[in-house]
Amino acid sequence: MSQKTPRNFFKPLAIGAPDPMRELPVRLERMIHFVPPHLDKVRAKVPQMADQADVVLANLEDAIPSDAKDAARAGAIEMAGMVDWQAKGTGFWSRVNPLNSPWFQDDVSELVLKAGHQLDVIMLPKVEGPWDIHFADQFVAQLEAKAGLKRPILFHAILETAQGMALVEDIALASPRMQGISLGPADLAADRKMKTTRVGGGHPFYRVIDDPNEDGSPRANAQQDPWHYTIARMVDACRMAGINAFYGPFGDISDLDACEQQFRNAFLLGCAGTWSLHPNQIAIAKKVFSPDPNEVKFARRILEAMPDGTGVAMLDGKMQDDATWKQAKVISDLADLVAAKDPDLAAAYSA
Ligand SMILES: CC(C)(COP(=O)(O)OP(=O)(O)OC[C@H]1O[C@@H](n2cnc3c(N)ncnc32)[C@H](O)[C@@H]1OP(=O)(O)O)[C@@H](O)C(=O)NCCC(=O)NCCSC(=O)C[C@](C)(O)C(=O)O
Ligand SMILES: [Mg+2]
Repeated sequence: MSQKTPRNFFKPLAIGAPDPMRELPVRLERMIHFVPPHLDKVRAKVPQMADQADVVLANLEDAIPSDAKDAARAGAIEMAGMVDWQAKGTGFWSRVNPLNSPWFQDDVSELVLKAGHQLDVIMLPKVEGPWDIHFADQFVAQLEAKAGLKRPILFHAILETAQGMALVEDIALASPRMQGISLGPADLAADRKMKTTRVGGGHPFYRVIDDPNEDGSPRANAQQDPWHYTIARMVDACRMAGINAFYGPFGDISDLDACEQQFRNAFLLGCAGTWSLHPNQIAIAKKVFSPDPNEVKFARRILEAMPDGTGVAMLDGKMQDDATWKQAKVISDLADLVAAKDPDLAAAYSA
């Protein structure tokens, strides 16, 4: 047997560690805003970021130079104390260095021991399989016990290798600490030997072309989404495990339209949120990952038309039944979550 028994799955992994969560906290996580914590100027803006983003993340991994890893870790711990995260309702996460790096142990132990009360989620990069989650799980449990934490820290894995992709279901199910998974399109592209230098989004060469025209006129063709399979598979793995899927980074900071489209495709396929690398991506994520007011109104009409969620009804010529009731509930529940945080959208949803 390679799995834990059902009873043992939810037992703490260290004496004195908090009980693992059986259900994830219901939180709005439309965007995970990445902050480089070693930069004093950017760190100073953390309270401002906490007002705007649903989640603020102290990034310790890629994009932090190797000679700034200690400064970034110290900056992350400072960030933990800069905001009363729980009172504000903004998530505080950190992306640590990978398990095979010389920084992982210090990253995790300092974060848990010095900032564990504030830290909601540790983001683990380059996760290859469930064994990576199991190792980190045990290590964090020991540290939680030492720090006297009452609330368990959750894990978020990044899908960045072909092996991680092949084992995404096992990763999603590896521990009750699993909160979600994000796509890491740059590392994943490199590991798969995809021929692109872009971080997410489409590619001008990845297209579908119409059949030849009889008159020899130019054939219509259109760009396709090279991430469709990956995102859809990640969503299935996550939702099977009762956790959330997230898009990830969109690297062309200057192309706001393409960023919005990539985020929207991920939203429609089931993702709960995305990353923002630059302040201008926060507003895009907010727009895309908050349901459209007209969709919300229609969803609520479906719920009203079938109060007990069964039967069949017609709305504007469209058939509604038990299944569309569930679709409507997804949108309506998300709208409630958004409305609780955003008075403008609350007004738009109830108008
Ligand atoms: C892209 C960069 C260099 C452009 O930074 P910039 O300074 O050139 O941009 P700017 O437009 O000139 O900045 C305007 C203002 O915004 C500020 N600013 C700018 N960014 C932020 C930020 N994030 N948070 C808060 N403030 C920010 C910046 O400091 C400036 O402030 P100022 O007007 O007062 O001077 C910068 O935005 C940045 O460092 N972003 C984070 C990058 C990052 O975390 N990358 C790693 C995640 S993606 C990844 O790892 C891949 C993955 C998953 O692993 C895989 O696919 O494999
Ligand atoms: Mg990466």
